[in-house]
Amino acid sequence: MTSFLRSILPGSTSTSRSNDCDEDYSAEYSFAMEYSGPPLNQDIPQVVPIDVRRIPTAAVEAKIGDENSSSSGTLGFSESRDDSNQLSGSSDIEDIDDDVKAGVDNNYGKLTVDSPEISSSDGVDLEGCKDEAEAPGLRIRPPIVDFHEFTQSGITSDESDHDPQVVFPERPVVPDEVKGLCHRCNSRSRFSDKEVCIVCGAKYCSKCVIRAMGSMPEGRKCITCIGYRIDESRRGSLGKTSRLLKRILVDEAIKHIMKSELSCEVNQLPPHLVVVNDKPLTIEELVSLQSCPNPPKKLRPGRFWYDKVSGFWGKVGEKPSQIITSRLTVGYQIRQDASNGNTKVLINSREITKPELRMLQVAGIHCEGNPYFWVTADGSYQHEGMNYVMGKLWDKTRVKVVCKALSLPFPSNVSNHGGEELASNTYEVNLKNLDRKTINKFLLVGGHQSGTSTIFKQAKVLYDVPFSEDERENIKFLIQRNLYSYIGILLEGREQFEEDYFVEMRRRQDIAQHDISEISEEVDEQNMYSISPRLKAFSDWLLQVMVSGNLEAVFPGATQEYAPLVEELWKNKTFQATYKRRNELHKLPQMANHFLDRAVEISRINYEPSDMDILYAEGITSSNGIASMEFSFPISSQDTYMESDDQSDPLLRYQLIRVHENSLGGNCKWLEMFEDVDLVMFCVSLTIYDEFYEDVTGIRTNKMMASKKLFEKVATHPSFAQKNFILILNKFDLLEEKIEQVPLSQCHWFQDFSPVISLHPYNANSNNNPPLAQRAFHYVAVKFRQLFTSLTGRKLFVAAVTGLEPDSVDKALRFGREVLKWDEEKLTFSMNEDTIESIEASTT
Ligand SMILES: Nc1nc2c(ncn2[C@@H]2O[C@H](COP(=O)(O)OP(=O)(O)OP(=O)(O)O)[C@@H](O)[C@H]2O)c(=O)[nH]1
Ligand SMILES: [Mg+2]
Repeated sequence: MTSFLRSILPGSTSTSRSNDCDEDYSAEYSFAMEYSGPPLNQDIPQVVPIDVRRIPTAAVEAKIGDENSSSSGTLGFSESRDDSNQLSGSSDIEDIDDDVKAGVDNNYGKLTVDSPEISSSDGVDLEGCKDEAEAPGLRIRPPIVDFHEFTQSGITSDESDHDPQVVFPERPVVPDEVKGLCHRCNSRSRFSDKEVCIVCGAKYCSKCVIRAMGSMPEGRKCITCIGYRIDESRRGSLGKTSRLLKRILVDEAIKHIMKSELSCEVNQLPPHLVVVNDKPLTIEELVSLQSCPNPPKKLRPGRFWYDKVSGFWGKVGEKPSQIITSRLTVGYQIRQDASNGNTKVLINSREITKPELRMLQVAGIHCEGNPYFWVTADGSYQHEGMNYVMGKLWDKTRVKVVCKALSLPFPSNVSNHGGEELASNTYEVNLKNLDRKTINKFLLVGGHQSGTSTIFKQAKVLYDVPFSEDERENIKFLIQRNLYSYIGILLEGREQFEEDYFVEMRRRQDIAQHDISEISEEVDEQNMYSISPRLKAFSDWLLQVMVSGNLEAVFPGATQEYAPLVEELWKNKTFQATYKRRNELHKLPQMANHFLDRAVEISRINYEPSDMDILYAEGITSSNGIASMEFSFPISSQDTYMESDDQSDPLLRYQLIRVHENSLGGNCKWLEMFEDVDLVMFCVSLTIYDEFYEDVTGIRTNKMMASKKLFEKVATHPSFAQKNFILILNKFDLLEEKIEQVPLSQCHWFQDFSPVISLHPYNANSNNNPPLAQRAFHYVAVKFRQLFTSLTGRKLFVAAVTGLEPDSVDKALRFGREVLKWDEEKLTFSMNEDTIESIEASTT
């Protein structure tokens, strides 16, 4: 074997192996070694590219041999092989020639060129061809083509609008009769990797793939499929290498194969299969579409709608998926029902969908009276027929957030709003777009105070997604406003402590039967909770503002004005005495300490929140309840489930969308806008089992029961009928404290939780007797899981999380990724209870 071949075939040796499939790969490549014709494209061995449109495809392999033999005369598998299945070159070729003839005889198609002469000395390994030819339903047939003269750019000169001709022939897909069977050697291994032909779908094991596919000049195709169009359902996998190839070839060779797969002409999208506004595209239109500054991503055959004015682009019957360059001359007029909208609101003559309507509402655009809008590429909108621009959609920050969350397109910076077009005559595929992977979407939703915003912010910090200037500014104001509410709670507490003090003194006084006047003097002297009139005035004012619910209206505007008072308050002994007793103030959230400790600094006008401050702040933004971020998982040692291939793939992108309960609308009707998410993460706080809220009619409801109700609504929402669900049981740290004081059975749904607690110190923390919080968590998880299964018939995944701990959130989100991966691979992964239990255990 040449050193070159050694370099591209990792671990290849010349040791012969026992069976047919175990042969050294060098045999497969020997034809390349002995080839001495014109230089091949790249450094790797390959079949010489030929114009497959000019010859019957069945003879492609033979043609390869033909051309090569004219240069060297020795092309072929020259190494002697003790392969009993090896067909002699001549008999193979005869077989195929017969097939071609049969194809012609049977009138399979119109053939306008003759088969090239095939010499019996052509030693190309046609074993694959033989297999293919003999496979049921796979008789090789000549292409249904006329052979035109092709221009340099690869476009036929007489291609016309009305002639949606099949330029490259199609080939029937191999029926996947027996799963896991290698198409060539018939060896069966259900779970071992296989390489799939992008044309016929035949699968090959690692031992057969090189023989069956040769040097892959058009990517991963059986040799007999070269020159045929790819199976469109496999377009998404073009250019994406596989584990199997990574195992058997070196990087350079893989790169070359992937590049050919993406860029060779026969693999390009057939224009007439792309229908825009009811009109099949011509090749020129497809070129102009794909080479415009902002082309449709991952364009596949299908029916699309295109709004030429705004640049909105989408699949027929669906909401817009992208904003492409406007004013392209493709397709007819857009139809009103193009996106199947039912809102009675029109944008550029198209009835918009509900998510779009929601986006307009968030943008503050009034949609009462079913208006017709005219929206241009730069986002300027106006009522149809009126010469007055009301504003610009894309300038509103809120719109960007909402678009992300509702999976609506938002113009990218690179898009050309003016609609200018770059002239291009090349039929080049935008490799970058083809290479881009889809985003996996996680929807994070939960009841009040469940911790969704904490988890969302934690994810931002974890995955290095910076908080934008706007977010920082918003959160800064939020923190400052919250600070005043915490101070208000302390001041209210101070009043209470002062009152308690008087009551206590009076009680003692009564007991001692002392003179009243004497006592009050004594009390005044000793009451450490009394404050100066100046601070008392501030306290009264603040409490009044809080009671009237106007805190938001006053702060952060008044922050600067009151900052000196906060400083004064902090130095005040009375206030400090109250602060020491803050644990008795139940209204004060636990997180308040984080800010109160630095109250003076935070109340200053030039305060800049740190990431920790942002994490601990209550809320994400002060405005709407939808937040969205995109991220990738960095490689992590905690990544216990994933294979190394996936860990290092930076293209795997995820989107985390957090929605507040308040934004879901009555009966969670807005949930339907998230129908395209891949995973729903429902968040429940583990600490609410003994907490109640009172509605306006005075009816008390247990918060856990309220969460359960919300969970039922989300789980049974029609938009999520087939979605994966993870239950995030959050605030595990707080449960550990609380469960020791308050029994879980405070919530009547958990009445039958009665763990036997071992008092023996040795047993207390053993595996057989896990801590109480752990058992409570498992119990709650089982309750929700049973509920979910009874409602949906599906499995619920559960994770215990402490939102304030980065590792915990990281694990939960990686668990989400893993759930999606299981789903994707459709493994027959019957997760038994033990498996789930162990996952839960590892997430706690
Ligand atoms: N100790 C502890 N506190 C948490 C945890 N998760 C969230 N919190 C706190 O619980 C409070 C509520 O959390 P949020 O993230 O604001 O909850 P939410 O889902 O956004 O709910 P709303 O505040 O109603 O919007 C905040 O004060 C958080 O800091 C946790 O795991 N442990
Ligand atoms: Mg919150």
